[in-house]
Amino acid sequence: MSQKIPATVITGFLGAGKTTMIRNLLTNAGGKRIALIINEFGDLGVDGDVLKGCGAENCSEDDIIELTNGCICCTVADDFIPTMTKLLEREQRPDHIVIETSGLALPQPLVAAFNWPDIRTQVTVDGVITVVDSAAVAAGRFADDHDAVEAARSEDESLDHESPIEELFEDQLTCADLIVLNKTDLIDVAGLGRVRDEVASRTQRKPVMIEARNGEVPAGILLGLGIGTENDLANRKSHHELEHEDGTPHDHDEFDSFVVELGPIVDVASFVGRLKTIIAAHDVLRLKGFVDVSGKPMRLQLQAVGSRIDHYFDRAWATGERRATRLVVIGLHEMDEDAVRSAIEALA
Ligand SMILES: Nc1nc2c(ncn2[C@@H]2O[C@H](COP(=O)(O)OP(=O)(O)OP(=O)(O)O)[C@@H](O)[C@H]2O)c(=O)[nH]1
Repeated sequence: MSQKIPATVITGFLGAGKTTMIRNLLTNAGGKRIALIINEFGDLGVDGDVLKGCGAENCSEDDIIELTNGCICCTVADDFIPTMTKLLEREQRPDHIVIETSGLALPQPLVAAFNWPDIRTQVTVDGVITVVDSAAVAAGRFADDHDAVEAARSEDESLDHESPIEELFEDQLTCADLIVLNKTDLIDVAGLGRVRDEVASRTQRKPVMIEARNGEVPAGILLGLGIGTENDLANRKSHHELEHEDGTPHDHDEFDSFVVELGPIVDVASFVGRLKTIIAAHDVLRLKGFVDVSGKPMRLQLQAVGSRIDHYFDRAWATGERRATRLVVIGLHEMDEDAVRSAIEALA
């Protein structure tokens, strides 16, 4: 058997900049032939669309595989393993495999899948890279609901959880071989120092931390870590694994997502402004998708992380393509879906 193919797992909370970093990686990976497995929370396939659109020669559309049946950590046996097996049966095998997890995925069960007999002999985890939204950390987004959690706990003593966001953030850090503190353009040097300290305090392990803006990290740093992470899972247990040593499966019941479809938008600035208000009023964690702007031949891509919204025309609507405004909304389970849906629908 030839050498094992290295696989890099890229994880990080919703909107941290995983897709942006991978897009950048594909354009500077030299001659390496990369296969990409991407998984996102929500039914719109935005990440796949963005990455397929980047036209990198070393990663054709065929090399980009989307896993859409839920978070990759929950569908390992039914989805991930068969996908890997098929990929490894290809005549032209990739030099490197990159896996983007959904922003809500636990990396641990995914890494454990690399110990499955059929996979273990052929692939090894080169490293787990966790992307962090430094601005979100600085704003306290991973630590801000202590009071609410304590209140819930005092009402129900059986609650053994920290806030689900905080717990997931820590699980993703604890599994990391390399942490990328991204979005450094949005905070100052002192703020970045505090973010480093906060991130370091969230894991017992001491992974290397580097800084980045727009996910711009040389491929030589991201690929070739050579860790073999699947052999070191005992040191990276998630909160769930520590609390349920009996193997009770985890779930993502704390989070919900839905797609809203609406008609064409006439005034983008006003649309974005009102969307910001809705996001803030309902604590929407992530919103992304495409907008049909009246009279424009181009499609508008819209990306909201908390109430920060980026938007730009990414490509022309194709001939025969149905023009529509479609947005995926992700929030905590208690988010009022009907209220958010009708508020957004009223914007068209
Ligand atoms: N200002 C700033 N924005 C960034 C940076 N990196 C990414 N973004 C923006 O953040 C938004 C989310 O980036 P993505 O790359 O889609 O994040 P993601 O982690 O793939 O998101 P999910 O797959 O939904 O979890 C986009 O609007 C990006 O343009 C950065 O370094 N600085």
